[in-house]
Formats: sequence, C-alpha cells, structure tokens
Amino acid sequence: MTLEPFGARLRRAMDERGPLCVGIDPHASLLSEWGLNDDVAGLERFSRTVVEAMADRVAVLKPQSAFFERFGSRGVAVLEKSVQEAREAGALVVMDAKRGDIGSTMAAYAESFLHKDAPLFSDALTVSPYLGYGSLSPAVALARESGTGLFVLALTSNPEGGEVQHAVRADGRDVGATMLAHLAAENAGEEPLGSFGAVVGATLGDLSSYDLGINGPLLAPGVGAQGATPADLPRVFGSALRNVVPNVSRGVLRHGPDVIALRDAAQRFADEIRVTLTAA
Ligand SMILES: O=c1ccn([C@@H]2O[C@H](COP(=O)(O)O)[C@@H](O)[C@H]2O)c(=O)[nH]1
Repeated sequence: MTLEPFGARLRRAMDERGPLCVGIDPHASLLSEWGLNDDVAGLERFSRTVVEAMADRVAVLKPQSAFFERFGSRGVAVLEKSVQEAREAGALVVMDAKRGDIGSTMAAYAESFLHKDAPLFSDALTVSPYLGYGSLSPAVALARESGTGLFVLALTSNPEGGEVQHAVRADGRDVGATMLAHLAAENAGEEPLGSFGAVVGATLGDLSSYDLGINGPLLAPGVGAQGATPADLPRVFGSALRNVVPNVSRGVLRHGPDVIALRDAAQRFADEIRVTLTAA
C-alpha cells in the first residue's frame, strides 16, 4: 500500500494533535534518574514507557538512534519495536539518525529507514547535506516513492553549527540559506505541505534574514534543555511559524518514569505552543 505523502500526513497530524514532537532520547543519565539500569532491559523499559505515554497523543515522536545504537544489535531491535509500536499507536515517527553519504551508500541508508519493507521503516529521516545537497538525491527519490519525508540539517541548534552553516558562498548566500533554497525547490507546488523539511534550531534567535518559507516542515529542536522556550518561536520563525514542529526531548523525559507525569509535561509544552501560535 502506498502511503499518502509525508507532508500531507504531517499537516493533518499537526492540525489534529498540535505540532509538538517529543524525542525518545534514552540518555544514560535519564535511565539512571528513572531507576533503570544502563543496559538493554533499561533501554527497552524507557522507550516503551515513552511510546505508551505519548504515541496516542503527540503528532510526532523522534527517536534518537544514537542512544539505541550504543547497545549494538539488541539496542537496534528495541528501536525497531519502538518505531513499530509508535506508528501503530498513531504517531508519526521521525528517525533522528542524521545520515549522509554519497551515491549507492546514501541509497542504502535511505533504504534502511524509508523503504516500506525495512525493519526500521519510519515516516521521515533526518539527513546531513554536508557532502553536498545533491548527495541526498537517492533519499529524496525514495522518500517520494514511499510517501516518507526528510529533515535536512540546515541551521542546527548547536552553537558550533554556524562554522559550516553560516559560511558564505561565492554567490553571497550562506550554506544554511542554500539548503533552505534547495528544500523550497523540492517542495514547490506541493499541497498542503511538502515532505522535505529543514532542521532549524529554536535556539537561534532572530532568523528574519533567512527565507524559511520552504513550503515544508521546520523541525525545531532546542526547546527545553537547550534553553529555548515556546515563547521564543515567533521571533525565530516569523511567518513560517505554522509549519514549525518544535521538538522537546529531555524537557519532557526528565519527568518520567511516571506515565501521567510524562503526559502532563508534554501537555504543558503543547499548551504553551498552542497559546503562542494563537497569539502570533
Ligand atoms: O540541530 C539539532 C538537530 C538535532 N537535535 C537533536 O534533537 C534532540 C534534542 O534533545 P533535547 O534533550 O531536547 O535537547 C536530540 O536528539 C538532538 O540530537 C538537536 O538538538 N539539534
């Protein structure tokens, strides 16, 4: 069965559930705070709890692959199960694996996450364009075919990102702006929303010098533990606010393991985001 394009599915989920994306980031420190061991059983309990608490209510869950890969094949098996359970419960899953390579290797990465029969099949994948935007074309092609999406690292939330992303090219545009322009071209004419998103940190302050109107989603990490708040979003995203998917990981997860406390924490962020969007 062919899926409806990711952008359309995401728009609907955002309209129905609000735009919040909760991260599944099983940091060793969080496992310990939750009273779990830093082992595969602890990982599984953590991830299952987040899926149980969130998957039937938030638009997007974003597992951070690194924290699962840390445990080798058994950790990846937990990741597979979590993705499947989250999707079955109604959340869209954005796999945060930040893959990027060339040619057939990039194609293999894309197949690992975006092919409908892949064990880790996800609704979208984060990718790094820093081997050149064109190196992502196998992933773009497969995403179009399978109804999935990509989130391309454009302007990341970390302070070190500027060294690469603010570098100015011969045409006077910086690298981040160039990635946004590629995405706008990818999404041209798509309704109600294109499937090719950008990662743009909520921590970055006024971004009015960038054209964020890519007709695609803007995944905005940095709310919560990295210091950004929902109230910052209008200043950062301006008229692109309606397409922003704010991500909170530790800001929610630190309230576990109690399922109700996790839900309450996510609801507080969701409420603040809704108020901000309504006022903007
Ligand atoms: O620019 C980026 C891109 C990705 N991330 C990821 O998002 C979460 C943020 O977690 P918090 O606990 O809410 O800080 C994490 O998985 C990062 O790898 C990002 O922070 N910035």
